[in-house]
Amino acid sequence: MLTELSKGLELEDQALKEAVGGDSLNLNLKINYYPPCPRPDVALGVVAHTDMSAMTILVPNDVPGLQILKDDLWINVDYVPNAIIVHIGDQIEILSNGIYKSVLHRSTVNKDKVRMSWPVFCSPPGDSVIGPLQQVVNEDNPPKYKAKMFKDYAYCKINKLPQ
Ligand SMILES: O=C(O)CCC(=O)C(=O)O
Ligand SMILES: [Fe+2]
Repeated sequence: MLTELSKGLELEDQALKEAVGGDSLNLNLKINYYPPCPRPDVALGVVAHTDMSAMTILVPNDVPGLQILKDDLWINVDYVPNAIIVHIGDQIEILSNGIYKSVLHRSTVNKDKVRMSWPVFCSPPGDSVIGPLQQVVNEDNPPKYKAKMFKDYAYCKINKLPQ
């Protein structure tokens, strides 16, 4: 996937993989458990956010609930048996200088059924410096993001500090 995303930026095949740490990419599995909720009309499972990872690979159970924001509308992500869901995260947005967008998403809850999801966050090592790749910036497209270590980005995101 990173090869194809690199090609989409007209970069060498390995460019994004190397930028996110190559074989040192960190994979963190989180398990989300959303119990049935009597008022799904007023509650959310996870509030709207983007993932701070480079990419997220998510396996849901068969209870739909994930939504993504597209053209200012919340779109339901259908459950497709045996399919995985892949999110672009903040680090790919930064490396591409905003050409790829970190997807804004949230999850709803179900009145009767337990919903579960298993996202794997694929993130650079903490001391990797992530900023717009020099090949995608020029005079007409100046860097839109600061370059900083991933661990500092994560600290600011978790603590809701400006980046
Ligand atoms: O449960 C889901 O489908 C999404 C969960 C999520 O966005 C997250 O854990 O970051
Ligand atoms: Fe997420």
